[in-house]
Amino acid sequence: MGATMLRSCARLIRRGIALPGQPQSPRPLPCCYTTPRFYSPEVIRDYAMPNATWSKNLQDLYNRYMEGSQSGAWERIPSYNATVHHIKGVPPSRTRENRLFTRNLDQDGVGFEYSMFYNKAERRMVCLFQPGPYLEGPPGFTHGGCIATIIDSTTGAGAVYLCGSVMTANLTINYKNPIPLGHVVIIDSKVERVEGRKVYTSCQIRSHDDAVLHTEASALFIKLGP
Ligand SMILES: CCCCCCCCCC(=O)SCCNC(=O)CCNC(=O)[C@H](O)C(C)(C)COP(=O)(O)OP(=O)(O)OC[C@H]1O[C@@H](n2cnc3c(N)ncnc32)[C@H](O)[C@@H]1OP(=O)(O)O
Repeated sequence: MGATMLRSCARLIRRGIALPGQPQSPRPLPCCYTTPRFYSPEVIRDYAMPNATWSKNLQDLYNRYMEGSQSGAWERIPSYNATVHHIKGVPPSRTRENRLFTRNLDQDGVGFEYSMFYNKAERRMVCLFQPGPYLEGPPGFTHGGCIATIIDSTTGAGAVYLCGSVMTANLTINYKNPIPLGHVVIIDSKVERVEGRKVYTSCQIRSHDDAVLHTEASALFIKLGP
């Protein structure tokens, strides 16, 4: 790596943009640095890594699953702000203005703050989720559409990791207890069965301490052709 490249990397780190394999700085990402020309395979932010807005509960859960990933049971899923970055094996790149819905804000902590872990043996995708203040529905609580979004994303990621490209055909949700903004919940999803192109998943959202069942859901994904 040349001296110019090293200087640019140091500048990026100071400005809060992580290089692959480096811890994420808590500093918000200024929008001038989220323009497509700025993204390259060498320099890209993984939003699924801890930042300063994470509560102790979220950080503790993340650490617990990271320990699980050391034993090989769980795999941490990186998360970028364009859908293409979610596809395993595809080098991160960003060539369009489009942004992934759940990663479209330039300020940490105000929207969808989450990290996913995959357990291949159990066909489970778990999402540790801390809804920020911009996700309000009823006063002080998370909007039901945001809950649907994070369920769709979690169950969908589980279906993708097992079966490749899919699209959501059906999503059924029972909202049982509201999710207070800022509270950490665990979205625990599982691929129940695969029948031809149909991938059936189930999902529960529980509070971080397992005391409250917030939501139950099921989703059907259809495998797409090559
Ligand atoms: C790490 C990566 C993370 C990624 C996370 C992604 C999460 C986000 C995912 C999304 O939000 S996707 C966006 C929302 N979904 C859509 O916009 C989908 C719109 N619908 C479609 O594009 C098509 O209807 C669809 C691709 C789902 C299916 O069309 P196809 O023409 O490919 O399939 P077809 O209609 O032939 O149906 C195939 C089988 O599925 C069945 N099927 C399709 N839709 C169904 C449905 N709604 N309910 C029950 N069964 C359904 C259908 O009966 C049939 O069963 P059989 O094989 O037994 O005959």
